[in-house]
Amino acid sequence: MSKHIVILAGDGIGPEIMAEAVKVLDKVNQQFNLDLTYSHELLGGCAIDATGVPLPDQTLEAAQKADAILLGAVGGPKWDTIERSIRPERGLLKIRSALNLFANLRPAILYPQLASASSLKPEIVAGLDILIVRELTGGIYFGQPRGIRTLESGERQGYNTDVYSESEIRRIAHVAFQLAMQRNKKVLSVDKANVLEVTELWKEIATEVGKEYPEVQLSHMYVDNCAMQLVRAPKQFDVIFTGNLFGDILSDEAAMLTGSIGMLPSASLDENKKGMYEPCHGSAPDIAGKGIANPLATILSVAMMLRYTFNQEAAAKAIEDAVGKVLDQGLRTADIWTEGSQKVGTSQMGDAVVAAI
Ligand SMILES: NC(=O)C1=CN([C@@H]2O[C@H](COP(=O)(O)OP(=O)(O)OC[C@H]3O[C@@H](n4cnc5c(N)ncnc54)[C@H](O)[C@@H]3O)[C@@H](O)[C@H]2O)C=CC1
Ligand SMILES: CC(C)CC(=O)C(=O)O
Ligand SMILES: [Mg+2]
Repeated sequence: MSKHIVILAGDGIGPEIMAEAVKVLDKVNQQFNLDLTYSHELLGGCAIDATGVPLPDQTLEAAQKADAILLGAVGGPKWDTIERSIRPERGLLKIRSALNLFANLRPAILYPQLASASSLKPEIVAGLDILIVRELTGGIYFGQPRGIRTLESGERQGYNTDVYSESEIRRIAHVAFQLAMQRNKKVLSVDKANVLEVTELWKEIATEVGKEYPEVQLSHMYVDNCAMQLVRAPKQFDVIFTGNLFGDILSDEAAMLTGSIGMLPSASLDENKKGMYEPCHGSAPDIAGKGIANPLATILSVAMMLRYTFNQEAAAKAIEDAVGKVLDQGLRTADIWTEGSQKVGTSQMGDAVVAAI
């Protein structure tokens, strides 16, 4: 029976990178007889322009019915000053929450060909393979109350609430430990338990769940130290398990270890492995429309979709191998370009991956 994918290209470089991901999807769909169908819907700034809201009902309904969702990126300066509750990023948070996509997997893997593109010394990053497991539907991005209020003094005050319940921590902890069992059996739980009660509970529940996985070595680290260790000695880590805000920040930092944020894919999964797949980066307004964005994070997100939602390991692997082959050929978008390699644009990179599958 055919499976359906809803495609949300979004804003900025979103449509540019998505065009390349769809080329790759077309190729594997045909080559591996996957019987995948897809349709396009609006999310983010483009949806605001067309309908007045960042997540139209039609998009949400289509996403709910779909087997998987592929997203580009949303947001941009055009929508940064509109009423906060209907900004593009709120549409993204809303779809994550509505679909219960609580488990965000962000693998930071260094392709050996890109060791010299990393901002760190090659020996620090060679062989890097980290998986960040970020809680995605709770924490300070969703906590109430939130807002900007005016105090009696007339001064304005911004406030947010960081909140996690035991059950929210427990279910994502199980995801982290189960994934660690398939990897190097190490989980690092990242918190700020020396200051924040919400992460004191995080640490406590991580420890409790860890007892159910005696083969997995659990350790704990404060987030400030983790940020430092990621650039000092990143290969000490296997699975990094953390909340929504810390995971957002640490994954951008980890992206640079792999050469560029344009290399980092992600999967956001619910309890049943239905997922939304997207690059970790944003809509990159500074390079949008120039045809220079790196489409590989989105293409690698397609591979994650085939692996996690559709159980099509061979097709997923074919995409990942094809990315390796184009890097072997010396093709590089501007963000990963180094002396001696061949600079290509977004669509040339996509075409090269398709040709290598
Ligand atoms: N998942 C999403 O849709 C996300 C959306 N955003 C939104 O995106 C907009 C821009 O946010 P920024 O903080 O600038 O983050 P960003 O990730 O869009 O860009 C940060 C830097 O990385 C570069 N970059 C990002 N993706 C790239 C790619 N594929 N190839 C080459 N270079 C790439 C950009 O040119 C920029 O210099 C904002 O409106 C933000 O809210 C930000 C993060 C995630
Ligand atoms: C709107 C933001 C929460 C998106 C983001 O930065 C991310 O998920 O990495
Ligand atoms: Mg982010």
